[in-house]
Amino acid sequence: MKKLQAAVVGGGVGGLTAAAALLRSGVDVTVYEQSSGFSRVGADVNLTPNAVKALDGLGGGVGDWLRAHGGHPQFRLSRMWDTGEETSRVALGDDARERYGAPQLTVHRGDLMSALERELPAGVIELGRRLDSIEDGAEGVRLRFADGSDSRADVVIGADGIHSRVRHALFGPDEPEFTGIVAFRAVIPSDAVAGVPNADCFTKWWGPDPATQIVTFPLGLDEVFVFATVGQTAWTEESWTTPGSIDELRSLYVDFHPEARTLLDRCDGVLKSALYVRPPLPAWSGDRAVLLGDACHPMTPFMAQGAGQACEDAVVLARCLAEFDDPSTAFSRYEATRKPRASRIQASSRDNNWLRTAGGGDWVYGYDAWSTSLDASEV
Ligand SMILES: Cc1cc2nc3c(=O)[nH]c(=O)nc-3n(C[C@H](O)[C@H](O)[C@H](O)COP(=O)(O)OP(=O)(O)OC[C@H]3O[C@@H](n4cnc5c(N)ncnc54)[C@H](O)[C@@H]3O)c2cc1C
Repeated sequence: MKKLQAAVVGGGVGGLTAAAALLRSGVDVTVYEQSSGFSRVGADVNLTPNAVKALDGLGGGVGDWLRAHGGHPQFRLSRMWDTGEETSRVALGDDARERYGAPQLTVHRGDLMSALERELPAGVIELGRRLDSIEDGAEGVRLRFADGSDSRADVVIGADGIHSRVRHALFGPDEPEFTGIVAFRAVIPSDAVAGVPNADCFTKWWGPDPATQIVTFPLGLDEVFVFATVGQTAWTEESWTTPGSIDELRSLYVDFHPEARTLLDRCDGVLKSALYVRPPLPAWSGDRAVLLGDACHPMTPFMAQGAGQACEDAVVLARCLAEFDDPSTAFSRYEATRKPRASRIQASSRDNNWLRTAGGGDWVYGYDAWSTSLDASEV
């Protein structure tokens, strides 16, 4: 039987995971990525056990690589911004491994991308291919690119992020909404934080209002990641690479507990980006095209689950395409499997901080829901 030919649009975490999973399922894959190359931009990925299990499901070397090179935070701490009071402490490390069947790991996004790229044979990723539109025809789907070129596939997988062209083709134009919140991101060499209390933990400092918080955790083996958010409507630029001001970062959190400020003091550079979201989509697919990751459920970083959800989507979608000959049946099964969980986490990423400061308690859905396992029976 002729192999199914899938075009994956977008070579981010979700697209590369999908490509690796589809190849294992016997699908022919080409990834079309708009950038001309991958670079190690200053950003984190926190992989909760469910995401680690999804990546283990690729069966290649990614799981082993993650365990050897990822950061292993020992505890997840919630602390109050002013008093420093610890409002919760959850053991990660061996406890998470025993409880959920996989550890929680933290890696630099660029390093995870490189590990995923190593899973793919040469030629699978085509760089510099920016999708413009897709058209359904008798011979499958025709993909048209911004440079005037085109190609064909049996199915199109839109892993092209929050500004997805595939989503646009399926459901018409709509624009992401600015949350009114900006995020600062900094990566500090571990040597520079030697002796700082809890630098080896995943620590969330709840701020005085829903938008304001600081999160810190070890990133891989040699770095510590600092992620700080604040309400700010004047800055609307969305970027992984635009520098922010270190003085602004320090001044915004000047009233935070000294232990939180210590890490800010050790940063010598910072990136700044506005955070955008979209409301939930009622459907994620058409007859021959389907969405995954941020293309269908972009979320705020407050649950640290966006990349993890993209990995889960990718693995489940590949299993469904392997199981059902008819792509639209596979897409329906994929949606039925993934939508309840991804939608709940998307909603939670929006509400979590708001409910916390409105007196809703610590972490609205708690760690169990945060780390629900990716069960094979879900497919
Ligand atoms: C500040 C911040 C911190 C975060 N921290 C975490 C975290 O700790 N843990 C976590 O799980 N998630 C986190 N997230 C969320 C996470 O980054 C996203 O959910 C995740 O990147 C989504 O992956 P994706 O593959 O769906 O999309 P993306 O990573 O956005 O990848 C989309 C890809 O598609 C390409 N593309 C776009 N348009 C086209 C086109 N027309 N043609 C071809 N290619 C195209 C892009 O160049 C890109 O490579 C964070 C997000 C932010 C903003």
